[in-house]
Amino acid sequence: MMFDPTRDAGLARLVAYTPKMGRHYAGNRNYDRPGHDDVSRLSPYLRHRMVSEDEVLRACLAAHAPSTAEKFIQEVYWRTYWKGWLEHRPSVWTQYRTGLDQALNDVQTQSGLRRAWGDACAGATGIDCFDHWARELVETGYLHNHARMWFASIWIFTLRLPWELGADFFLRHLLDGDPASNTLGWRWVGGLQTVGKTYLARPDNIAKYTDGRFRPRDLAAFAAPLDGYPNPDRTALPTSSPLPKGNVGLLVTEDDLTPDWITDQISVDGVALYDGTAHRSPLHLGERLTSFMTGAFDDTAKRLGGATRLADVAAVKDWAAGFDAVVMSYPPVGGTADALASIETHKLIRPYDAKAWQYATAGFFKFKDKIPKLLRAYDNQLSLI
Ligand SMILES: Cc1cc2nc3c(=O)[nH]c(=O)nc-3n(C[C@H](O)[C@H](O)[C@H](O)COP(=O)(O)OP(=O)(O)OC[C@H]3O[C@@H](n4cnc5c(N)ncnc54)[C@H](O)[C@@H]3O)c2cc1C
Repeated sequence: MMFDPTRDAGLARLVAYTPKMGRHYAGNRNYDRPGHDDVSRLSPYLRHRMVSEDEVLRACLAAHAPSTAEKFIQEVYWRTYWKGWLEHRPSVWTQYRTGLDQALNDVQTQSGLRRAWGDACAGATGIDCFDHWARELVETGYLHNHARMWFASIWIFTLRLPWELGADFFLRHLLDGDPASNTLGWRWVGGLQTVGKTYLARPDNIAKYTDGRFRPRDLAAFAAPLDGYPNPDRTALPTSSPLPKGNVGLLVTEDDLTPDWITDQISVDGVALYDGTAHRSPLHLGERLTSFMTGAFDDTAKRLGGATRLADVAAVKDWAAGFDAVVMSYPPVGGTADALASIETHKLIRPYDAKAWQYATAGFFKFKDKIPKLLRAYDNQLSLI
């Protein structure tokens, strides 16, 4: 299974999958089947906004009634919800990174942990489904949602490895590796996100949804919630900066590789690309991921008609100094936002995010009630960007 790192490839996948967004998705989305044709596999494109949620929702609603495509639409909004939830509580990302540093220190000093972690990442645990998914992740940069849930559950409750090491393994290899969906997905499995509620991988569930390819034995039979910090109080959401004046540079990062919605509002005097993917992990990233991102940035440069490539944060600072102001798409909570924190920029939030994030205050079910209201913007196919 290959992911061509271009916007055109993402749009082609969107066109090809649109007929399946209704009943087909609802009936088949939980099956982890070779090739993964039953799900959209749009996430690497959505994660980097090579294709936007807005484009996906418009295509979906042009082909299906909202009621028929309800499940698919809800899944698209899960990404939005997780991002909004983390924007309300950015310290959860910082806690994850602190916990990861601690776990990586423990790996250095505890040889048993180091061996178990190495075996899990190499797909050498002896649990056939888990080993299959570990290798699939490294080889393709993708895992089905159900496989991510089973994998995280086995990692935490059967192998009893620190969850932060598993989340980091995902972020080093997933082409869609996302600070919000990943951190909060792992926390959800471990019982930290929805307090007291864990996800237990069950052999009969794995057998059913892998069409009998796997029926693991000796998985943990109980999943006691992990100890952790309580969810922090909400902080204020970020707001969009005003449009800058004067000589303006546009900075593009991997968080938004289609910045046309910014250049539609303001003319810029220079464009630069900064690939902050390496900030996803303190360790080296997998080859599939780095080559996908190199291709995605090449494609972006081509689409923008050329751009300066900036190798590191110092280069971003030097480049920014040549303008009166720098404008960029708001970088959501995560490694790139952390890395660029000391550089003054005008950060514009996509209207799609601004409209939805305000509702990501508590659980998804409360957020879900707002989806019909958010979808009303599409009644006359108005773009939210
Ligand atoms: C432990 C764990 C870690 C995860 N880590 C990531 C991650 O790093 N990056 C990431 O993008 N997703 C992550 N997910 C969510 C989900 O697994 C993927 O978004 C989905 O599998 C992508 O495949 P798809 O595009 O074929 O999805 P489809 O089923 O076709 O869904 C369509 C779109 O809806 C969104 N979506 C679907 N399910 C979810 C979900 N559960 N949470 C958030 N958005 C969803 C995605 O944008 C996806 O492209 C994680 C889930 C778990 C349980």
